[in-house]
Amino acid sequence: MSEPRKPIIAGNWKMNLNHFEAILLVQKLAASLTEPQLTEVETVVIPPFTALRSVQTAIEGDKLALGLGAQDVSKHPSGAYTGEISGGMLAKLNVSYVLVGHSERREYHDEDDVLVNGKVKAAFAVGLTPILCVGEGLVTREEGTHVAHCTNQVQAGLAGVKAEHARQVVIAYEPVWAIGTGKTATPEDAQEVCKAIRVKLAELYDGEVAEAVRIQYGGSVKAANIASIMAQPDVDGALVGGASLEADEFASIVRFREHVAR
Ligand SMILES: O=C(CO)COP(=O)(O)O
Repeated sequence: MSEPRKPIIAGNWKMNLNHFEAILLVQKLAASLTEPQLTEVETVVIPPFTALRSVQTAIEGDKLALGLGAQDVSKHPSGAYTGEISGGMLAKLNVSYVLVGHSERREYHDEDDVLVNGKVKAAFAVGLTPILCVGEGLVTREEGTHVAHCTNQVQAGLAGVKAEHARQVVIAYEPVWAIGTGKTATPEDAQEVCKAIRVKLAELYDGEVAEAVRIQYGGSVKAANIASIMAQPDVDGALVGGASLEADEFASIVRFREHVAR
């Protein structure tokens, strides 16, 4: 029997909060959650680069059971790449996770599957865990090709990644039409794609890798809908945008086990 997958709830703060505001949010969040709540469900905050150092200091200073993630990583290890941030720099800040291929980077920064794959490899090369983001736009959803679209993105993102690394990856399924729109995919929609991703992982690697990988849902997650999303067998967590900027709301999402699924 494989180990049960530990739920992982991550707050992607996107381009919000300066480093002072970031510390305040982390302190409020820590005050709203007990240590067992924070460890039972792996809880990760993903601030902008400029707040990483302050948030890391707050987490370590107060010994908070919070994980730290970054929103992007360069595919290059170091050198003359103005504006880029390397995986090594992030690892030195005790960052554990890095978002790769978020739909906002694919859409507004022209990131394609080849670049996303380079970033996944750059993350693993320095011991960071990539959160590989996949998801379809509205047109693809309406055409009914969303499952193949997402599983193809997973395959491309993991091209050339060995099983020992692939089993550690976190995959975030975020339908683009549900991000920041208030439109959440139904729990069944989330399950359909998350399950197909697991089947694809079994094809690409094996059943053991497929069972180990944690798959998150993202897109207008809030306290009111988290329980029914987490009740799906192939959904192991959530990647939360807007609602992660409010300490009480995000804390309530982390405490999803106390909610009744609707
Ligand atoms: O993109 C997201 C998280 O990465 C989802 O954002 P919202 O929760 O604001 O819809």
